[in-house]
Amino acid sequence: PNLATTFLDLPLNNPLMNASGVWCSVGSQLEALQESEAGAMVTKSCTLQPRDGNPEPRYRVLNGDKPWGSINSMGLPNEGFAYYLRYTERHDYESKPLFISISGLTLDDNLAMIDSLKDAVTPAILEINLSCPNVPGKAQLGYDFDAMDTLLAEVTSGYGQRALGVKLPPYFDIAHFDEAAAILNRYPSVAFVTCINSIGNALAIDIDSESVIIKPKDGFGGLGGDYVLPTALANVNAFYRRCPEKAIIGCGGVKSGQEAFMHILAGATLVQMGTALYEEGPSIFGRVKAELSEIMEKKGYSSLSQFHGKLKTL
Ligand SMILES: C=Cc1c(C(=O)O)[nH]c(=O)[nH]c1=O
Repeated sequence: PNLATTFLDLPLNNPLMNASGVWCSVGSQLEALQESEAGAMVTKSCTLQPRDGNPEPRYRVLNGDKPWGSINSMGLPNEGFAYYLRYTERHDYESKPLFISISGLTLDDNLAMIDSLKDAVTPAILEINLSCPNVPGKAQLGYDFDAMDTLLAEVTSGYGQRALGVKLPPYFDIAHFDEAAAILNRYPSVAFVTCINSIGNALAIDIDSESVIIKPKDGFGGLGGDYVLPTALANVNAFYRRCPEKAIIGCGGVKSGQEAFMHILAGATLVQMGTALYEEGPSIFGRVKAELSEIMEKKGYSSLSQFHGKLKTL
């Protein structure tokens, strides 16, 4: 089977990449992703200035009985926009496409970063994060439809109608899928949608210590891993059905070829891994590639296009 695909007319060896925020904050991690078998990669969402983020412990893997996953309240720690812009200048674009994720604390910060990016004329693809759940005092843009609309109007014109994408939070109501998609469809230069970010503000409890397990926000944090797979698949398919002109990047609950196959069947062109990558490291890309290839072999598929978006209903 051939795992090759294209995204915004760029060729990829395979559809797998990291989720923004995981294994992509500093140079050594970015170089490891560059060397890995990932088909593409994305940088940690950045703010205009560097940030330390929230106090630790701020990430924990939840590996009690099934299901398995993670909770995080990192608080947007990052090296600052200039650091990641410099990385876009030294990335090897022959080996794999690079996405740069921005998550400005204000609209002006987002516009300032976008202006620099536009002037840099870099091949890096912009993914705007509308869904960070862990910055105290900052509501998620993805859950404020008016603010999201205003941001997209400013950002798409600021970026000169160049192709860009958005990272969305999970939605849980059909009316919200409808409303969010209607806004996105008004911006043709929003060429892709990445669904989903972590399920925000979950609470993990340790019964021995009778305590929460992460320090920030009284233990409230974004959920990842097995817990979020059905919600991730629903959001991928909901936006795939509603945004026929846009590509969907699937993120959430992928830890093997099985879930990667499900995301592609649901409509994802590329598939991101967060929690599983955090726990296993960049060797995961070779493993999941092989597993996806084996599933395709068994089903008689020789290319991704033969099952991409072909989820059946009853
Ligand atoms: C960019 C901040 C995010 C963070 C964070 O830095 O806390 N965690 C997430 O699960 N998703 C985010 O989008």
